[in-house]
Amino acid sequence: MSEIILQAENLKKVFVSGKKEFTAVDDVSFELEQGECLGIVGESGSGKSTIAQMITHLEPATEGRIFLKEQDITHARGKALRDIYQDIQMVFQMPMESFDPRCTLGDGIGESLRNMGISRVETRKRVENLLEKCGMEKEYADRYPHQVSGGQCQRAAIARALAVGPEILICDEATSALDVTVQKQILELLKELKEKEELSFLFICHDLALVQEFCDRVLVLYQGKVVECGTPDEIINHPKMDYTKKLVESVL
Ligand SMILES: Nc1ncnc2c1ncn2[C@@H]1O[C@H](COP(=O)(O)OP(=O)(O)OP(=O)(O)O)[C@@H](O)[C@H]1O
Repeated sequence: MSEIILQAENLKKVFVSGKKEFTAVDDVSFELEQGECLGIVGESGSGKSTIAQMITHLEPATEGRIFLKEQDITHARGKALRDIYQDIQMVFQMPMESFDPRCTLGDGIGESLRNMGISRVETRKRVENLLEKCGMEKEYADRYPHQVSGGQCQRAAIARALAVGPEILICDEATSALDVTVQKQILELLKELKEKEELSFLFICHDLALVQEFCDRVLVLYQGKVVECGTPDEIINHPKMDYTKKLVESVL
């Protein structure tokens, strides 16, 4: 068995607004093995993005613990948190929105490298390599986000995520805003990176066909809880729970 790279233990998220409380994630536990791709599926509002946000500390967990390579990172701050971002990076649904429209893609991709004190010349070299790794010509470094297609912008967003050499990529509906052909191309790129860069993935996606193609295991969420976990074949072709059956019927 491979090493466990990421572990969530009894994660819970309660959002409080005034006197109202809403439990978005309830007692969610999972393990991600090195080199594995774990899919997270469930209807809209089931808590998928909130899990990703807790893992990446964009939202604090109300309860539970998160371990990165056996280290408890649940309450990491400051330098410890910056170190986590060397290991875990995210790719979001709307690539255009995640780049500053006033900066070139090259500036965006190289930002974290510059922040690490890497020289302008070396950063440029690495940015060009990253773009090429993600299937784009190096000249795209000088383009602005509005000067590229959605698919190219998502490739640039993946290049930016890879800049710090992460071990885990969390893709939150990373292909959902793209048309079907481009979705396939991005999925091919992610597959290639999984092999070549030995990346592990949390793959949040409502498209079960893509999940089936890319993931090794799948968690099914319903109202913040894990209702089923198995291989894509088990989940899609032999679902045990009624909710999973309905989910599969509704999207396939
Ligand atoms: N900051 C917040 N404050 C209050 N409620 C929130 C907040 N963020 C998310 N929620 C609620 O938590 C629930 C889970 O949201 P989440 O975005 O995790 O779902 P999801 O499964 O990713 O949905 P989708 O597929 O539509 O993106 C939703 O009911 C949402 O309205």
